[in-house]
Amino acid sequence: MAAMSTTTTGADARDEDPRPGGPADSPFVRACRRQPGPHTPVWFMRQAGRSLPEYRAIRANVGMLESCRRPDLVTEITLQPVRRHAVDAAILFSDIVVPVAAAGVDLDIVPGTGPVVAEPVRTLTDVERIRPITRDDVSYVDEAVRMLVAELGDTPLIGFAGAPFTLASYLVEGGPSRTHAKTKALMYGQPELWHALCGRLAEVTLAFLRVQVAAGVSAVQLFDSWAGALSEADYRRFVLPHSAGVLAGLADAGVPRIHFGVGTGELLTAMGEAGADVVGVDWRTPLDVATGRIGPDRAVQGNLDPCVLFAPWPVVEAEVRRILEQGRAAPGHVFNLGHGVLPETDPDVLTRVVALVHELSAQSGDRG
Ligand SMILES: Cc1c2[nH]c(c1CCC(=O)O)Cc1[nH]c(c(CCC(=O)O)c1C)Cc1[nH]c(c(CCC(=O)O)c1C)Cc1[nH]c(c(C)c1CCC(=O)O)C2
Repeated sequence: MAAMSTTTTGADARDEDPRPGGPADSPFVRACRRQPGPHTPVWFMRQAGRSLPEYRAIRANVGMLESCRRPDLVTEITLQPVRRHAVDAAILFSDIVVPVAAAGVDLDIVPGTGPVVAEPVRTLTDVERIRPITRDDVSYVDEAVRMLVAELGDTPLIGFAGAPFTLASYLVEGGPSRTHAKTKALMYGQPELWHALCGRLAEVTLAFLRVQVAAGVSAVQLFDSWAGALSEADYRRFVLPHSAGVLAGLADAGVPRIHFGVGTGELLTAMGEAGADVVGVDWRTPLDVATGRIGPDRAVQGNLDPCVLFAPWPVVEAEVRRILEQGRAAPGHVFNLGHGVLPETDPDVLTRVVALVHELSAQSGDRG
């Protein structure tokens, strides 16, 4: 089962000859590659986390960053939603700030708040203090991925990282921000410093993703969660080149690349151009409209509003049907939420959604 776990198979081997039924031939990877499959695959952003009582139990006395650095905990937490919901993919339990901390930035993840940075980035000296990382700086992630690939068998594991803009926002603001005002002030006022910062973050992100690919992940997702705060022109000028650099650096990795942000309806064309195989879409843009903007050569992922999971089941069911129907306009569709699972979500509803997506998409036969 763990045949691929320790290999660093090149692009050609993975592209041309996936083991039949193995993770590279799974419904999830096939949909990412715009190939037909037995059903529409489904997983949920933030599926590993606070909506699960078994997660809360394991995290009771362990800090967030510490839990991300313990391969045994990472493995267990990553597997919990796979066991419970029978999703088509696992996503590595980690956080977007893990590689930044490994690069020497003093930060913590504060419960209920998110990442908090001790000394926000203001100068070129601050940027230069963000060290390039190697496998040894994140050996716990390498180990966790290898353990997970062995445990998961035919279920693909998604690796991930934060994109330069979203990481830069935490580093410049010092924590979560609604307006990204300090970030934008630096971007507009000191464009050279901005590009130096994003260039360094792109390097760290690419190195981090390459460690995950070498350890055996079947796909990667680049989260640019807060890119939707930008106009398309500013996105193209200040952000796209850096994200495109990360995605291009993975072109020979042989695994599909997913690129996701929130509130990115106006950016979908540009985000597609950044070079991903799959573009994540939030709930604001119907998938057929999104496909019109992204074009026929990329798959889409999404896009159930996470708040719909609090509605009565018939409403959930109607929304799942609508999204599957609109997803048929795309050359490949991975069912997901439009953003992460909210902590108050009833996990049983997630399990029912997985079963419904599988049942409806297998019946319609359009993917198989
Ligand atoms: C912006 C961002 C972050 N982290 C992440 C993003 C991009 C995705 C998104 O847009 O949601 C990515 C992330 N963070 C986490 C995962 C795990 C894998 C998964 O299940 O998707 C992933 C993919 C664990 C986590 N990351 C965090 C938690 C909660 C910490 C805890 O359990 O105490 C988890 C499970 C903390 C975190 N980390 C971050 C925030 C804003 C927060 C606070 C959120 C909260 O407290 O509800 C930064």
